[in-house]
Amino acid sequence: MSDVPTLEIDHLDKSYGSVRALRDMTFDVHGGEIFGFVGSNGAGKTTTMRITLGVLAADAGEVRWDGRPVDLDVRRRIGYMPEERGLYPKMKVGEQLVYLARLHGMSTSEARAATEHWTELLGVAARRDDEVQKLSLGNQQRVQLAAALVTHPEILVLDEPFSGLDPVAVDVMSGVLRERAEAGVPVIFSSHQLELVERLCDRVGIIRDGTTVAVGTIDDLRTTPTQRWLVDGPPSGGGGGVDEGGGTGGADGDGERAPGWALALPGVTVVSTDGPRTVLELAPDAADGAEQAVLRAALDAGPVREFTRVRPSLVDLYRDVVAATGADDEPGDEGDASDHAAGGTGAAA
Ligand SMILES: Nc1ncnc2c1ncn2[C@@H]1O[C@H](COP(=O)(O)OP(=O)(O)OP(=O)(O)O)[C@@H](O)[C@H]1O
Repeated sequence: MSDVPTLEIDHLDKSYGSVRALRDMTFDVHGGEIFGFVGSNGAGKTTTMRITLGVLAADAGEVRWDGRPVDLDVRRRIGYMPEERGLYPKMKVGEQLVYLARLHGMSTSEARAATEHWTELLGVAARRDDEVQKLSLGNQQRVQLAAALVTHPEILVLDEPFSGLDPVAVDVMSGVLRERAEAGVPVIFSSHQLELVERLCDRVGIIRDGTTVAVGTIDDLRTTPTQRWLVDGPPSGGGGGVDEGGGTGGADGDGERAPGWALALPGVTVVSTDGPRTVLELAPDAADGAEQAVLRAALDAGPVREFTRVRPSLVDLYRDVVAATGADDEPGDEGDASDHAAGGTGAAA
């Protein structure tokens, strides 16, 4: 990636009075990739983005684009969607976008063409003559994204662009971000919608207490010495169930009985049991093919409908990373984190 222009966030520190908002915040985003920035409320996402934009100064550290410190000229080439939004409510959508583009030095005809292009792509062309305040919040957000794009930015920095959007708007916005990334633009956005981040992003940065605690592709972050397997097969009744705590492998916290066929397997731990669905973890030093013994044991006890490697979702990874570092809260809007709560088993790949 060395020949690809890169936005480097390099060892940023920032305090607001006695509040240490950023400490050694470091990561980079390459041209052409979508980078998801996730972390608890107050973790420092907005502060990092504001410093990148130059609307806030860091106490220490530097932001570079293509190897050089970000100066006013580069900042003008960043498309920014601030968390607090920032459109003029009484101004008409089209006039506002043309005005913003003109402020960036575009000619009137260029500004109009860009306004038409982005309002059409974002599905708000029919609202160009309406005041911003008359639009629904989701449509205002589409206009806000159009405002970030109308100047043909080389870098996109978007603070929670998806919050509050309906699924169709999420798809529209995702498509636009993907298209911009494919055109070579680095796209960085913050979100608490972890499923969306997992689906859309090439790489993810998980931050906590003002610092990055994990950065990489979802697959990089999934690197773990243990393997988990889901068996949809004989339940506890079918294979001689054992009460929680009564066998070698344990069971989930709901007190469901783990199937006996699983508990009898050496080097295998029962992670969770949900009726006929059992998730097992192989010991880190399990031999190649150890999962075949699991499958055989299950088949000996009864029919198996599904046998799948379980790969942790971003929600699971987030929980592991943030819990391991002792966070006391986690992203909570849209109910996405709780969707995965059962057993902490993650999504089957
Ligand atoms: N203007 C400010 N004055 C004082 N403290 C601030 C200010 N802005 C942010 N902070 C504090 O800095 C820390 C980081 O806040 P920041 O807004 O960057 O977090 P965030 O990750 O964007 O959070 P959220 O997900 O809730 O938007 C928090 O402790 C916050 O209370």
